[in-house]
Amino acid sequence: MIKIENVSKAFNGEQILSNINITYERGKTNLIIGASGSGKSVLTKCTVGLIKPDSGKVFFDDREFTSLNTQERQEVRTEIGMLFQGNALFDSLTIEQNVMFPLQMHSSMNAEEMKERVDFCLKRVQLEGVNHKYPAEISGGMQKRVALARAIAMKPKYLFCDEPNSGLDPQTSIVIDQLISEITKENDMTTIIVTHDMNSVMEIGEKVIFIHKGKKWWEGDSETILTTDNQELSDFVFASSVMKRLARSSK
Ligand SMILES: Nc1ncnc2c1ncn2[C@@H]1O[C@H](COP(=O)(O)OP(=O)(O)OP(=O)(O)O)[C@@H](O)[C@H]1O
Repeated sequence: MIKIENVSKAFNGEQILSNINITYERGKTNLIIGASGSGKSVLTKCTVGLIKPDSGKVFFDDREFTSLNTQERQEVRTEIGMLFQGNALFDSLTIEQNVMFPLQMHSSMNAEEMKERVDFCLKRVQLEGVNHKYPAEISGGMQKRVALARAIAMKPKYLFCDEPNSGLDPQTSIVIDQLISEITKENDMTTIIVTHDMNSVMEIGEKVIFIHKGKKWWEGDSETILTTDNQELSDFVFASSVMKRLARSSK
């Protein structure tokens, strides 16, 4: 569980986040949605400690991040897996070396244990036989799966995913969403996904947080979002005609 309590942040006198309170639940896919510039990235960076909020607290289970010493913070960081929007794979390393990278940096595993963990993670994301290829030699969807395998290599308690479906076709997006959702449940992780993808909201939106003008504007799930009477959320969600039709059929 990650709890955000009264977090606020301003840049150059402009209020970007105002008094945000959110509980991201363990074993669930928690989705953050909102228009461009609404403050989703700043909120995520405040959560993982990349930006210091002006006020408020962030708890990783019972640990309040800002009250921890350097070593304790480092420990929390090793419990966080990150899936970046552009995958952030190292082009000059093979798939196997990419997934092994966090283990080499942060674990005390020996070579054999690392190899075993890498093979397990690649198998879990349904990628086998690509260990010795380079990122440029596999498709975008496969690269995303490699990035997911790397994100879970250290058995994180918390998984942050930034736009996991950007640049992927709808079918591949569903595969990625389902993998993230299954892995979240299997490992009882607290997973946070920043997304613009309404398909993801409908597929895996167990908890959905709508950020608008730097505030938590609405909270619910994929069911309640379709019948919302919140005007701003409605304008955001039903900007696409497919979503409008889906809403009409669910009323
Ligand atoms: N380091 C910074 N210094 C000054 N302003 C910033 C900084 N980081 C973000 N902002 C501003 O904060 C606001 C919210 O930005 P943020 O990146 O959180 O939006 P977002 O909801 O993630 O948008 P997108 O969906 O396009 O990624 C924007 O107006 C942005 O210019």
